[in-house]
Amino acid sequence: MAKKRIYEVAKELNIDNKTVVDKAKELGFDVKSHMSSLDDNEAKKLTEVFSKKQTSGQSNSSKKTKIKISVGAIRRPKHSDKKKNFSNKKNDSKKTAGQNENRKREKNNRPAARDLLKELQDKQRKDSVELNKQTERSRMQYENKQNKKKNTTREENNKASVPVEGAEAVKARVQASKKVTGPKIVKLSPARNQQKKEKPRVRKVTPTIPSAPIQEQDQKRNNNRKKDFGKPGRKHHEVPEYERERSDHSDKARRRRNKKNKRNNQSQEVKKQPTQRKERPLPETLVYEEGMNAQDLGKILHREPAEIVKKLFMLGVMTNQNQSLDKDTIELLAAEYGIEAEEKVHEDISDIDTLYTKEVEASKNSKNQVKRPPVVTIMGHVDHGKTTLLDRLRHTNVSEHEAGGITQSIGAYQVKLDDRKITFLDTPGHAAFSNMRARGAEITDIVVLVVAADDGVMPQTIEAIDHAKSAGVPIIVAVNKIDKPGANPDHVMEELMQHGLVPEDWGGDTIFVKISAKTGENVEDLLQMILLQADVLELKADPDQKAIGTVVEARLDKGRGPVADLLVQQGTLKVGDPIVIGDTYGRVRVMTNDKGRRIKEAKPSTPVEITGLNDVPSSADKLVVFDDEKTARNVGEQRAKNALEKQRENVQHVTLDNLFDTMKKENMKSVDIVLKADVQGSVEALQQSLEKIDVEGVRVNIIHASVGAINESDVTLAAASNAFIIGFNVRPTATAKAQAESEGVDMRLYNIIYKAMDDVEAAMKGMLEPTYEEKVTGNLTVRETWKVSKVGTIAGAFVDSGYVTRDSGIRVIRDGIVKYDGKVASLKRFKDDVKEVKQGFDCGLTIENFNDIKVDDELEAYEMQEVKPQ
Ligand SMILES: Nc1nc2c(ncn2[C@@H]2O[C@H](COP(=O)(O)OP(=O)(O)OP(=O)(O)O)[C@@H](O)[C@H]2O)c(=O)[nH]1
Repeated sequence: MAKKRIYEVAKELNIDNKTVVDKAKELGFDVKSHMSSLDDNEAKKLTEVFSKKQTSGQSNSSKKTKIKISVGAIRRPKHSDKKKNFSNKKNDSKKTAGQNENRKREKNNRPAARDLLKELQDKQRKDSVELNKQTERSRMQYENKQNKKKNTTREENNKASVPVEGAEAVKARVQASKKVTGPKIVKLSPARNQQKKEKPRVRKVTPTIPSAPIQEQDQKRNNNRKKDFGKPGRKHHEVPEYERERSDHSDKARRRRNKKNKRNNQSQEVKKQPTQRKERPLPETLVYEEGMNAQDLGKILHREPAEIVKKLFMLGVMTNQNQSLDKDTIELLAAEYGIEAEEKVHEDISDIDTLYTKEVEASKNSKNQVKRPPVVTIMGHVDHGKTTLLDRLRHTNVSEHEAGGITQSIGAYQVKLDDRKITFLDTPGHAAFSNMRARGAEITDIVVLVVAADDGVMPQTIEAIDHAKSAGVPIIVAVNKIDKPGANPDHVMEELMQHGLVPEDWGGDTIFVKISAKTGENVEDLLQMILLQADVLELKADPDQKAIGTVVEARLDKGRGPVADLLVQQGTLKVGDPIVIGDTYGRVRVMTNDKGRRIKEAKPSTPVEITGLNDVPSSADKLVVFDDEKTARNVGEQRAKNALEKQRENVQHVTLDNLFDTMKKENMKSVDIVLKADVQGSVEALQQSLEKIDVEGVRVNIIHASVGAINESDVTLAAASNAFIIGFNVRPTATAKAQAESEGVDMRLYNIIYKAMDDVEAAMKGMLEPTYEEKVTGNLTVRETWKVSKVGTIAGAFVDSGYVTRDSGIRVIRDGIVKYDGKVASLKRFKDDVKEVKQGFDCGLTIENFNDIKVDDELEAYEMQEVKPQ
């Protein structure tokens, strides 16, 4: 059966393709476009329909043609031109004589054309509405897919997109990108759109990922399309299906939406954040430091600094965000917000005493407390048997129980009785006990007072009682030497009663044990009594907390360096712990117990010997463990520095004023002087003159003499040698001056040799009575000089510090050497004579009888002030 294409039928009937296609569809034929084929019957039927219409004078097709013409005829802005072009283009190839005739007819029949135009417009509007609905549906569908895909990684998308698009698509895009140089926006007219719809594009899906569901592939494709849409080099066929169905204006709307969506996606993260800052609640207490500004306070209060500034403004405090605020203002602000204010207390980590106390307090409140061995000190009068008792305990009880253990002399040791330990401090006597106490080390829990039964209570026995009592440490009396024939323990007990130590047997609360340190009789009873007393005292410690301890003894060992004997008091000290002891620091390198055995950790009340410190600590120094070595080092160094400063403060250096007294007090054989002068000649002359001075056998000893300004090394030398400095026609450098002041080194400056000699001699004789003292009032720098005849050289100088007056003495210093010492002749500001010029101002001055002033010379203004003799 012969088949005809629709466009052939349309050509035969001289009607446009669309009209024929529409009619064919109307008649129920299975057609899609002008290329669709019709069988004979269908073609015949279609021809008949149009023939009928044509014969009746007014065919639909001609109507349509007329409409098209009429669109061009009715000149409407914008659309009219497009439509005209569109119609012209469309009909260019089909212009026939018949059409021209129709056009002429149309001209004569305008009202009918207008009606048809209206009809067409209505239809188009309907189409457009329908199209918009369709577009919206597609968009929704697309966006849903997009949302689902959001979680898949870009990498996956890229991977997926390559096989889906296939090599052909990529190639096409590359070619297109070569052709198109700028962004190409594809506009589809409804008619062309329709055509596209009729001819669905066949896309090859590369079967490389058969496992991927078609839907998923589509979605990935869409993702990539959306990304690339509108970019240069994209071809029309890459436009997604739903987008191709859009009309002109919906296309524009879509682009706008796309653009907006893109923007939205980009700023999604930002937009998710609330645009309005949520006001966080105020803290309960404003913990502040003096000198904080509005910005600092804003951070603490969770408020904008501007708000703080505003609040302060309302309170009458004019400030900006960076201005430091005082304590009162900050507290006022806190009150305004209705919260408490609390000044932050700076914790000085170098204050290890506080850290130590903190740990002691922590252990008291700890739930992990366990029983700890008591720490015992043995006291008593000379020769009453303290050492003998300590030896007896150490050797009898220790070496017997600890087989092979050689008891070390580490300042303390432990003895065991019934599996319980007792720690004995190895330094007997109340002097050591009180010395430790005086330094804040209260490590003794129980005092054993040894009283010889054959000697009774002696002065040091009483002293020991007083020391123990003032420390609040319980006393156990060991009445010793009971083995001796003349021993009378009861007499001792009677005597002790007079000092408040009443035996339990006699109704008191003091434990008395009659022993013989020499024979060892009842020594075990003494130990049992100590343990009993310890139970009464409920001695406990927390082995889990940071270790603290106290140095019992310390020394420098040739091979091992600084060695410290410690008593661990709380916590557990471990090998490797970063520690600070007194002003020293380090890490526990080797830890040895009282038996000389290396141990890895030491529990409370354990005496140990440690190495690993940077210096030798002192006895009674406290041990604190830090978290890291760096902090321990910082703390240790800071403490050593502080200690040195303190030591310097306490050192009374020799000065001319105290020379006589010091000589007498310290029985000095020579007076040490550091000598500095302007030239070698002066140095030698002064040195010889000073060394000739001899006051009652005490001579001057010049420990250092040289040319030049007095520098820091001169001051250091003088400080270390307890000497004072004499400067002749020289000045100290600024740092040397500051150092001398801080270290208390006396520095005397002269410009006459005899004056220097007189002063030193008078000081040595104790006759130095300074009546005047020079006081430097200001320092100036010469910036310019002018030579004026009759006046001389005028110095244009700037007052760097202090002030200069018309009556000041003035010294010209060049390269640290005094060039001239005289008086100010005239002092001016601009052209006016002035009495005084202060720091920060320029002045013009002349010096009496001195004209050799040069630029960069330093001028020292001074006054002579009377000093009352002390
Ligand atoms: N018979 C006897 N003699 C003892 C006893 N205890 C100590 N002695 C002797 O007393 C003397 C002095 O003993 P030390 O232990 O040195 O006395 P101390 O209290 O340590 O003396 P200082 O170290 O000087 O304070 C020594 O000769 C001992 O042998 C004892 O229980 N019985």
